[in-house]
Amino acid sequence: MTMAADIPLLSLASSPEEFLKAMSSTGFLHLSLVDSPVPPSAVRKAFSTSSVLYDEISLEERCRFSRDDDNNFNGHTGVGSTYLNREGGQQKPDWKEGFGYGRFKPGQDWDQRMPQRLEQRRSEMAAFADGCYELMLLVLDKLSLAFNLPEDYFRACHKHQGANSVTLLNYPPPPTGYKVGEEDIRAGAHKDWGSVTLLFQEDGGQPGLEVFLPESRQAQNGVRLLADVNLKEGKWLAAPVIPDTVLINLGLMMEAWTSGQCVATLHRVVFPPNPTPKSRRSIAYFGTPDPQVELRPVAKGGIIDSSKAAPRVKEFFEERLKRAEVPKAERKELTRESSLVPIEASG
Ligand SMILES: O=C(O)CCC(=O)C(=O)O
Ligand SMILES: [Fe+2]
Repeated sequence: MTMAADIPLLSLASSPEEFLKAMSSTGFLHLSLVDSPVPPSAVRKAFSTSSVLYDEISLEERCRFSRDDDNNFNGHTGVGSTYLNREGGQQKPDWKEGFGYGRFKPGQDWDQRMPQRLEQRRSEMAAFADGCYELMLLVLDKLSLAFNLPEDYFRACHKHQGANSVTLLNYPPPPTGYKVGEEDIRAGAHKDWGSVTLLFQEDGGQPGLEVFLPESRQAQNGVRLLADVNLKEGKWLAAPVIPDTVLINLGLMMEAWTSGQCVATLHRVVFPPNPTPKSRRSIAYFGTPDPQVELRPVAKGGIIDSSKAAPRVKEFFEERLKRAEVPKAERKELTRESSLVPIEASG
């Protein structure tokens, strides 16, 4: 199919080989949403929910639904609470807010507590998560076929829908009069952790997502973010926003699972060169295999390496979280609209 810069544009009619080619080179692809389980109209509705959350509900109220207080890791994370590139020495926290929803324990329902205005949209939000889950499974089927595995090989390891989640992302503009410096970043360079991520960019919204294209790459299969990447050798590619498509990329678990053949690509979100007083919005769907799945490396030809013990998803996730989580006491989380002020670099 056609190319948009270095990120190919595919559809669900594209072949498994085309999916694998994209996922083992750039590690990102644009997928047409026409005739998919997440039609463009569903994405527009999801962005309108995001607008209710971030434009009509106050920051103070959003903060009352903190991820820290939710058993399932759903809920709000404020500007200043995360450093996505902590391992790379990120000095200032991500200038980003998120609201995660959709996770629940096996055998239970999604019963997350939400602000009243979102409560009114609960079924619509659930329908969006359902569509994303279906779409992710279709992408996994393509990868299974590309590896000459049974078509449902990866799908069958994603039976528990509650392991996956939607995150409504909001990147507020920099404070008035504040000059964005080199250390300021909306989302620090990172790789996603799970299997498949769907990343919806807002039609006509602010760009800012950049994908790192290294000059060369060594297969790796661990939890480390920057183990195989030398940021001095390669280039950052600005991902274009293409209407009615979703960006698809893979996380570290998929890289480990495919013996490094599929790549979890480093990406980040930067401020525009001339910041406008508008927020940037995006929506991510983070796919994660079932917690007990063993990430036994598979290779092309359908060969599964059972010679060594493979980490389980649960262990992999916990190890990753340990490296990323910032203790609450160390966070510079902004919890009041009036405190959206520049954040000092940590010393
Ligand atoms: O907002 C975006 O476009 C990227 C977000 C992202 O990479 C993430 O949340 O993992
Ligand atoms: Fe990401």
